[in-house]
Amino acid sequence: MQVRSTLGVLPAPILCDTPGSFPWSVFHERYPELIRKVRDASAYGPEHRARLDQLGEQIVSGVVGPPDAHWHDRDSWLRWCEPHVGKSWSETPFLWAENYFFRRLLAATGFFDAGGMRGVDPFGPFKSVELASAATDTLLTEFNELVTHTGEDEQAPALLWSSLQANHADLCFNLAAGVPSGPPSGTGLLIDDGAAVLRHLENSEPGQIVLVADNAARELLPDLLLIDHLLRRGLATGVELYVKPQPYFVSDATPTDVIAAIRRLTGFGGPAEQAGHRLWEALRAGRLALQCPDFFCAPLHLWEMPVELLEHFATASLVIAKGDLNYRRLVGDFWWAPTRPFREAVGWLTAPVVALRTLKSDVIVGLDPATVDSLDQDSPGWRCAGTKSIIQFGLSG
Ligand SMILES: O=P(O)(O)OC[C@@]1(O)O[C@H](CO)[C@@H](O)[C@@H]1O
Repeated sequence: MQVRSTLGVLPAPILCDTPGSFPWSVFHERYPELIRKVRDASAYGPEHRARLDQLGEQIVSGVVGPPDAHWHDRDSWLRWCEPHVGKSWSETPFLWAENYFFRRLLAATGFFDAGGMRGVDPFGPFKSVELASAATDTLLTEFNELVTHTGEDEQAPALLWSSLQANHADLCFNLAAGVPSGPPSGTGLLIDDGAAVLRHLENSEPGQIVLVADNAARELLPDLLLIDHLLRRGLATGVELYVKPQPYFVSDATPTDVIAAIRRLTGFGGPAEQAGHRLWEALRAGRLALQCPDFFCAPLHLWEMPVELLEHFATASLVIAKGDLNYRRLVGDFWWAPTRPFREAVGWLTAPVVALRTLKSDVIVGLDPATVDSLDQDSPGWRCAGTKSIIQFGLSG
């Protein structure tokens, strides 16, 4: 596949080096605070706590070290770390640094070690609280009301919108930054290609839809309800749900989180319960396939995925990319002009693609110049504040 040629000349990567910038604040404020929360959320012994503290110090004032000798994925990380070892964390590209940070955090908590913390999700306590929360009850009650009072044909726009809004439920953003959780305001939708997405699904032969998931619990539930709708209405012959093979970016969904979310549905009653049972059956029948390739925790852009996976994505009738991090990986974590056409930015992927994203970092493409000017003037920090969102659709590469 000729991916590289479709990308053109890449602009400067977004780095962590400028005090006051968003990436700088992530490494100097958000992640140190996150480490403190993780440290207290589980019963880590002195060794794990010391390692977490050390990581907290390193990211603020230390240099990037190589992967540890015993890591099972050391060879890959040696390759990915090679340009950065010995530099201060601030000098490294933001996307790379965040990925390495989360890999090191798992190492610090003993996630891959033989001891008692093996396989214990350091973010599990936060995800569980959210899944059991009253806010989740409200979300499912709203779903039940939607299904009870709305015809099947009219449910799709609401379910798409709900899946978008749910991207606000990002524990990485909310936990550490102390931002109150809740959907972006109604005026925050900068691009709304929702109708074009649904037209595409209704007017083309149903095929396999790929949904690249983002967060667990309160974001994953609407994603699952959307998937159920697509399958039930025959808008997809099957859905592949891509989640992370290991805990990542605090609340990113893993297979365990998918099962927990479906159980939450089946335990709720009403249409949500029925949807939960259908999803369970779809998993059993293979119409819903759960995928978690290691690539999804690599510090890479989506066009760098293994060629077989890329070829597979190219056959999808629609690729749905959820959330901010997936957007950064989809269009590239670079200082693109915000007016760069979205279709051009995703030209490496020869399948229709829609990004459902609350803006929580600097990258954005596909805006018109007047919108950019007015946002720059009237809404300082709009790219990272979590108050704007997009449904951005590109028909083909
Ligand atoms: O991908 P998501 O869950 O929508 O957002 C992830 C996020 O909160 O983490 C990163 C900063 O740490 C940014 O990509 C973004 O702000």
